Amino acid sequence: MANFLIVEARFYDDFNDMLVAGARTVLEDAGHSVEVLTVPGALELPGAIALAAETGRYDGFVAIGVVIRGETYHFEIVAGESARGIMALTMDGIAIGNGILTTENREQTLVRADPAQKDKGGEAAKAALALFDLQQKFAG
Ligand SMILES: Nc1c(NC[C@H](O)[C@H](O)[C@H](O)CO)[nH]c(=O)[nH]c1=O
Ligand SMILES: CC(=O)[C@@H](O)COP(=O)(O)O
Repeated sequence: MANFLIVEARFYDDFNDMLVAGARTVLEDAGHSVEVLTVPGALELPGAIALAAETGRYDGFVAIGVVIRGETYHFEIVAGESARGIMALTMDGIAIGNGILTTENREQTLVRADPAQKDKGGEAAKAALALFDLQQKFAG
């Protein structure tokens, strides 16, 4: 059994509940333990994951968040920089699945957050498991 940490940017409670549930189901069905850590927004996700990874307590991570376009350029910053930060950590060998939705509106978000529909939280957990499995394969 491995230890996974779901790090969620809790900007939209309703969508986060669905995304976290989808990710948790995948990880627990695979026989792993799951903890959840909450940060304010997606821009805090890479830093929080980096801090948690330094503890050595976790074998993999799932980043969960929802970024919905508003009126300003801030959408591009939040969406792009959170993804860039997570990609940088992944390139450092940390097993992270990216479950940050970047959408135009609530309707698009719901379809992707709902485990009974596109289940992007579960998909992100599957990606984290895939990277974890690669780590095991290459370490052995
Ligand atoms: N607009 C959204 C944000 N914005 C907040 C930032 O992520 C960050 O917390 C703030 O700039 C302080 O550093 N975050 C989301 O997760 N989703 C959004 O739609
Ligand atoms: C993704 C965002 O930053 C967005 O929610 C902020 O909205 P706005 O650009 O209207 O300030």
